[in-house]
Amino acid sequence: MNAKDFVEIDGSYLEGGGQALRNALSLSCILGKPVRVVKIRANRPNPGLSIQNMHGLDLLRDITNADVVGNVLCSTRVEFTPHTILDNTYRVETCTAASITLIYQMALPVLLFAGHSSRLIVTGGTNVAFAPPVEYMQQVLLPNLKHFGAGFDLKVQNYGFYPRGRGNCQLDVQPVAKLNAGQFIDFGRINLISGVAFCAGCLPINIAIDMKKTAQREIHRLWPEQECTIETVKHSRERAQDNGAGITITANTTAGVVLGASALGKKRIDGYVLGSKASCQLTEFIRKEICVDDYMQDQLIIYMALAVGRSRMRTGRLTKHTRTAIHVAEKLTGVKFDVAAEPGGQTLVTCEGLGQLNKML
Ligand SMILES: Nc1ncnc2c1ncn2[C@@H]1O[C@H](COP(=O)(O)OP(=O)(O)OP(=O)(O)O)[C@@H](O)[C@H]1O
Repeated sequence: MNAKDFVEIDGSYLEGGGQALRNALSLSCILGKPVRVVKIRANRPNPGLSIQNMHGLDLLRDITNADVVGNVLCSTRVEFTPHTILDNTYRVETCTAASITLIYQMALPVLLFAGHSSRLIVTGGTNVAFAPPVEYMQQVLLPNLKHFGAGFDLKVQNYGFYPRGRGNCQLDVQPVAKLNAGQFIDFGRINLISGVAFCAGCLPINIAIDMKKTAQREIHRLWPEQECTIETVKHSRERAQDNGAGITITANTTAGVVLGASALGKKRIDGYVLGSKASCQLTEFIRKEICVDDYMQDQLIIYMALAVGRSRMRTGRLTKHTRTAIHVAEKLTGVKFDVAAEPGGQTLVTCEGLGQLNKML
C-alpha cells in the first residue's frame, strides 16, 4: 500500500481519546478506505492502544479480513486496510474489565453494512467508567438508532465490573440496505421516566433502593405529577460475580425523544449520591428540552454521516467528543456538518449524509 493511499487521522485532535480511533476504523471498514491513525489517545494518561481498543481493532480486522500494522498494546500508530465486510459469529474475550459497549460501538455500524445478520459475543465490563453502561446501550442507543432505521438485540448474560470484568453479552445485528436520515428536532412532552438501579456481589439491595428513592425524589421535586418508575435489582451470583452498583434512568417523550443519564458506584458506594447524580443530569437535559443527550451526541455522528438525506439533531452544547467525531466523519466521508447555536442555549447539528448503500445486500 502506497503511503498516500491512507487517510490520516490525528488521534490527538480535540478529545484525543479512543473515540477518534473507533470512528476512524468503523468508517474505514464501511467505506473500504485504508486509514492511518497517529498519536492514538495522546491526551490520555496512558497513551496508545488500550486493551479495549486492541480487541476492537482485532475484531474489525477479523470482520473485514483487514491488513493491519501496529496492533500491539500502547501502539500510538495504526495502519488499517479493510477488505469485504463478513457476517459471522464473532467472539472477543478481553480477560479484563475492558468496556464491552465500546467494543460494540466500534463494530455495530460495520455489521449494519454486512450481507447477513451477525452475532458478537464479548466478555469484559458491562458497567465501567468512561463508557456507556450496558443499560444505556439498550435503553437509549437502541431507540435513537431506530430513527435511522437500524437496530440490534443485546442480551446480557453476566454483568461485569472493574477490575475483573467477567461480564458477558451477546449482540445480534441485522444489516440494513441504507440508513435513513435521523430527525431529533421536536421535544414533545415527557410521558415516562423510568430506569433501573442495581447492585451486585456483597452489596446490599438497600443501595439500589437508596438510588431509586433519591432519583424519584429529585424528579418529583421538579415535576410532582410525573410518573417515574425505577426498578431495583440485586443481581444474582450467577449473573454477577463481583461487587458493583449503578443506576441508569431514561426520559421518553411524546415525540419519540429518549434521553439517558447514569451513575456508577466506585470505591465508596453511596446510593444517595449515585441516585442524585443520575437524576440531576437527566433533569438538566429535560429542562433544556434537548432531543439528544450529552453522551448520545457523539455516538450518533457516524450514523448521520452515512445516512441517506439530511439528519438533524437538537442537542445541548457540543462536547469535545462530538466535535472530534464530526472531524473524523468529515475527513473520511467528505460530508459537512453544520452546527448552529440556538437562542435557547441549544445547538442544532445538521448533516446531508453520504447516502452510503449496503453493497453486500
Ligand atoms: N456515562 C456514559 N453514558 C453513556 N455514554 C458514555 C458514558 N461515558 C462515556 N460514554 C461514551 O463512551 C465513549 C468514550 O469515548 P472516549 O474517547 O472518551 O474513550 P476513552 O475514554 O478514550 O476510552 P478508550 O481510550 O479506552 O477507548 C464516548 O462515546 C462517550 O459518549
